[in-house]
Amino acid sequence: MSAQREMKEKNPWPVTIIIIVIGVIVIVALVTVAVLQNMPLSQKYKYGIVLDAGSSHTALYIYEWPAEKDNNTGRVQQTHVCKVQGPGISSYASEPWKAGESLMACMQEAQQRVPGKRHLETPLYLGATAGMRLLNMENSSASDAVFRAVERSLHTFPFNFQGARILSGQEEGAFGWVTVNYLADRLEQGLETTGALDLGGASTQISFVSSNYDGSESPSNSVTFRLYGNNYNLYTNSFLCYGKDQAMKLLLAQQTLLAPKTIVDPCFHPGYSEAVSYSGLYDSPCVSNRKPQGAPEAFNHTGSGNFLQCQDVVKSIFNFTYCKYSHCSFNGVFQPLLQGHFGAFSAYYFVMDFLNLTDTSIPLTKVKEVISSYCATPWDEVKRQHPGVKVKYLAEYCFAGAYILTLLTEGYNFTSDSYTQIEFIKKIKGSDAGWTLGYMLNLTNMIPAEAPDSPPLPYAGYVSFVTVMAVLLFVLVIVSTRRFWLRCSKRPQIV
Ligand SMILES: Nc1ccn([C@@H]2O[C@H](COP(=O)(O)OP(=O)(O)O)[C@@H](O)[C@H]2O)c(=O)n1
Ligand SMILES: [Ca+2]
Repeated sequence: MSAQREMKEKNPWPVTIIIIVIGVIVIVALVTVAVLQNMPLSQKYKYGIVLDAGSSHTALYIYEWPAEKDNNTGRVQQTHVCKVQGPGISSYASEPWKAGESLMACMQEAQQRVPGKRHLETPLYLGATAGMRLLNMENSSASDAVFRAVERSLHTFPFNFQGARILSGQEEGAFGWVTVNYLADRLEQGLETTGALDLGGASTQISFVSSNYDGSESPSNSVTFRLYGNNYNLYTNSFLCYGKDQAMKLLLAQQTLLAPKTIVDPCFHPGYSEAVSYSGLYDSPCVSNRKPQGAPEAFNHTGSGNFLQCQDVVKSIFNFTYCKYSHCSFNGVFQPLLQGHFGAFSAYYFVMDFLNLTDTSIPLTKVKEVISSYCATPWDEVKRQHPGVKVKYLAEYCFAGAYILTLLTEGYNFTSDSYTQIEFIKKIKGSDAGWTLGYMLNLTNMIPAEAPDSPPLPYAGYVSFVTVMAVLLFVLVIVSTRRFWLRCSKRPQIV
């Protein structure tokens, strides 16, 4: 009887089970608290809005990023784009109020898209590019009136309006480069950067980092950045009047030096014929000083669709004869040696996409053949083959293709080898390539100069570590307890 009682008293199991249960509860509680306490906060978003007031059209972009993580690269992304109906704001010089009016529909859309409780804190920017640069040169009071009208409209919305202004060509080029490299996560990781090629309607930009360029040879082309702890010495240049639409004016001006009534343009399809008014053509500061004396009202713009001749006329709008630097692109502008990959966007993409030439592994000789065959196609047939495409764009793709090729190879000195380093892009990871994102990131200080401190372990690693350690500790306690009880039960009885 007494031996049985003794056995019962020495049986360690009830106590062990209690310890195990308490231990499991403690571990679960510990791990849960540790995990929940350090869990990334729920995904609330902040927003930013940028209006890109380009020469040909305006677009409104909405960006969002997780509210708690402003500084993380690749975190800001485009959630919506709204294309403003009608032409660019610079086209409203004679009736500025219409420029403000034109933005209302997209702004109302933005009001719907951004959650109401974020409206007051959401920054809103309008940046105007080469169309307004030209208007400002030509008629600064008209450009001021357009800005007043636009600001009046934007102030009527509940966002945190930060102003409307003209970007310099340098800013436009540099922010396009920031956008491309931010979206591709090349900045935070300190990877070799990608150059940016932006073809607009009124200006075109080239921006890249070249290891043999320190900025001293032509300081006005140099922009320095310190981003995530890395220094970048960026070369950038913007060519005003060398956007696709103004370059076409340069081309037409070249062919109307003697005020003809008809021109046969090799960059337009055979059978193409359109009346063009002299005053309309020469209204831009890019060509206004070249208007021929005694020009009639209009000329008949016809096409012959001859690519080789087209290339010759296109070449004649570039000046390659003088260069006071070690290397130049064209018009006496300094350019260091090309280096690395390039992303080409905006009209580069639209044109090359239409011509099925976005694949840059296609040899340049073949690219020329494709454009040449498009140029030679009769105008009626072109219209029949592409019923869904705007006739104005359709007519210009022959010129635009020849222009892009000449700009890249003769202007910027891309060779058949380095051409393969270009990628024609529209979007990167869902966000449009362009200057707007880089502009907003810069103005909101969202790219830190120094690399942000990061926790030694990622969250998943932290959770696994806490769990494994807790389980190990628990096993250790159980084993020690078992050994303690076993030792107690084996101790000789003192009678
Ligand atoms: N679907 C489209 C849209 C725009 N584009 C062209 O892309 C260019 C955009 O230029 P932009 O309005 O941004 O002008 P900038 O102020 O940047 O010089 C214009 O030449 C448009 O005609 C195009 O070729 N296809
Ligand atoms: Ca643009």
